[in-house]
Amino acid sequence: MASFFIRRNSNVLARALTGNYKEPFCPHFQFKFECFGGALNRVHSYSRSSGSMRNDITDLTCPHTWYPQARRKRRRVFLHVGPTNSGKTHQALKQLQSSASGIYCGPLRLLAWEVAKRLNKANVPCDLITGQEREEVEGANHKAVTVEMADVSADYKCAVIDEIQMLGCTTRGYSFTRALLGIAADELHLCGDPAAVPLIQEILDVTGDEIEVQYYERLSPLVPMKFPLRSLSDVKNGDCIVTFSRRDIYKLKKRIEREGKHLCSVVYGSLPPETRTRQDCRQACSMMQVASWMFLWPVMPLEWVSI
Ligand SMILES: Nc1ncnc2c1ncn2[C@@H]1O[C@H](COP(=O)(O)OP(=O)(O)OP(=O)(O)O)[C@@H](O)[C@H]1O
Repeated sequence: MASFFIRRNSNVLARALTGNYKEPFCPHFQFKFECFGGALNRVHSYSRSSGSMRNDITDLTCPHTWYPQARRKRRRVFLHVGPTNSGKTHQALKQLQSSASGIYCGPLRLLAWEVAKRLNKANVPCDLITGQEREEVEGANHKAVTVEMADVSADYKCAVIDEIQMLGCTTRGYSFTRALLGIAADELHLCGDPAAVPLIQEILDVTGDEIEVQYYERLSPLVPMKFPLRSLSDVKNGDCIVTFSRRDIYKLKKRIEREGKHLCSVVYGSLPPETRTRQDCRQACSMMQVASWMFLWPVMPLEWVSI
């Protein structure tokens, strides 16, 4: 957007920057430029004005210094890495559960919802905070949140950031970086893909936190079938079928149920968490969109089926 604006107005901008912007000049642009210039001046003078203000807030090169509360701690960071379904999050959640206070940050509402449910069930009162809902539990010192909702002004004994490799995500990576740099916790558990280790180590070199990497192995094998499934009548109890669209999910469900041997559960991205967990996963067969297949292993230990 900014580059488009600058490209479209480069001549005008050049004149404006050299102070020669009085004549043929679009009033709309002039107004914007003056506002922008005014704002910059205000920010700059603000950043230079106060003796107590140590950071220049126009300097974006040292984001770790934006979180003094986290920097005052020497955090113990545990990096749990391994393939999916290897128990990384399970291990981190055990630490969270046994801590006096804590926060779980995940990329999805369903994950936050599952963690809140797990902690509350274990008599550890836990709030659920996502972009859509805020469920506060009396006496809670724990929070399960979607990563954008992480509170970096509070102090925690333990924090978990799940799917930390999403630091590299072009649209949501900033929230993971903010949580990684900003959460003020004595113990910080990061769960994710081993590919993220070098980047995280580099970031944490700057913050001066203590880091320990723990590698995990897959708990149950993921084995593709040697032969394609020839007919839907060969679908067995406990199988899971992954499709590419919601329409296909319902089409296949209908076809399988028409055979009369099985009932199907249905899971896909936009189903609310409550509805997803209400789906009876012990039924013959479950289906979900590829976009949501990451939920396959945590919730359903099913045999893999390819068509
Ligand atoms: N030691 C364990 N005892 C009992 N259940 C476990 C144990 N470790 C993992 N599980 C269960 O196995 C499932 C997968 O574990 P978990 O979610 O921790 O894996 P993960 O490696 O974090 O996977 P992902 O990368 O997909 O998030 C969960 O249902 C979890 O409760």
